[in-house]
Amino acid sequence: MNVHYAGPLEIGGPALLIGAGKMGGALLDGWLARGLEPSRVFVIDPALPEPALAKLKERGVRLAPQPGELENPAAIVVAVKPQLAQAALPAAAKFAGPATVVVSIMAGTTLSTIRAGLSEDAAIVRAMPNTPAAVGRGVTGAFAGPGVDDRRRACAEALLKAVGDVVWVAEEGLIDAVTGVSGSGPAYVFLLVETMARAGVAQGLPPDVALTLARKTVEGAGELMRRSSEPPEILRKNVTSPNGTTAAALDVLMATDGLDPLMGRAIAAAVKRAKELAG
Ligand SMILES: NC(=O)C1=CN([C@@H]2O[C@H](COP(=O)(O)OP(=O)(O)OC[C@H]3O[C@@H](n4cnc5c(N)ncnc54)[C@H](OP(=O)(O)O)[C@@H]3O)[C@@H](O)[C@H]2O)C=CC1
Ligand SMILES: O=C(O)[C@@H]1CCC=N1
Repeated sequence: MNVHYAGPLEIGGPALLIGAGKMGGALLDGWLARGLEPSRVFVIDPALPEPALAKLKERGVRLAPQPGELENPAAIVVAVKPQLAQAALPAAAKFAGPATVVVSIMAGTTLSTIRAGLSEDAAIVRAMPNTPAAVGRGVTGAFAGPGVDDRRRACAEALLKAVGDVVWVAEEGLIDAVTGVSGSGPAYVFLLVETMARAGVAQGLPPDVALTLARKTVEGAGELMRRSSEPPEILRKNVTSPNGTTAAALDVLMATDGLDPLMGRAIAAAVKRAKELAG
């Protein structure tokens, strides 16, 4: 799946971002990079540090809108921590209009919680992006709640596609599984690099050499997978000579107590935590 753009990003009305931290900021960067008109982008984030505020002003983004200044936005993206949803949703409620789609990227926070903070008939998309969005290479899983018509869905999708691919899921509960696999997933990959580097040091490599080898291996394998039409299983088999070194390592990783059950437990823990965050 590749992202194609025929022209500048246009969503048919202004956009309001509530929370311009790591993920909200990455989304905002993607929108501006894709040509969304900065004067039609509003940001609410009360405690942004001065350099970040200055950068937003310099780019022409509008901060802390007052009622009257922003009416019936096409989209409101809520990107605060789940624990701060109750503090942030009143701002979304204040600005949402009849044409608005509210896109929440808050892990765990359910449609029913968001609706309670907005209105019962609010059109809400729950979305779960990931941090490679910062380089336009994210993947987002999204679920469209009741009242999200084709126009609103297209608007949400356009904003999310500005930072990578979008996959829609058919049930709200699956967003927790998306969170466990791809929302949190980049951290597992970075940990893999750290772990490989530590194992390399244990085998006698200097730490900087081990880290370079581990990091470049994951970067290169990711790029190979991206460019190849082969599934990961074939790419793995391409590395594995019969009775060779890779086979010896995979015997450990693919043992009954190897990576499968470990990753299964890790992702199940992430999904469980997402459900706990729902309250
Ligand atoms: N990081 C990730 O990999 C991913 C995160 N998410 C979700 O994205 C959301 C944000 O996460 P992340 O970007 O990491 O967090 P950050 O803390 O980096 O960003 C949240 C931002 O919202 C600001 N904020 C706090 N309260 C309010 C408020 N009432 N109104 C407006 N802005 C407010 C915060 O300010 P301050 O720092 O001053 O509190 C901060 O700048 C979370 O719900 C998370 O579940 C989803 C996918 C991936
Ligand atoms: O760790 C978290 O809760 C968030 C959601 C997915 C990635 N970061």
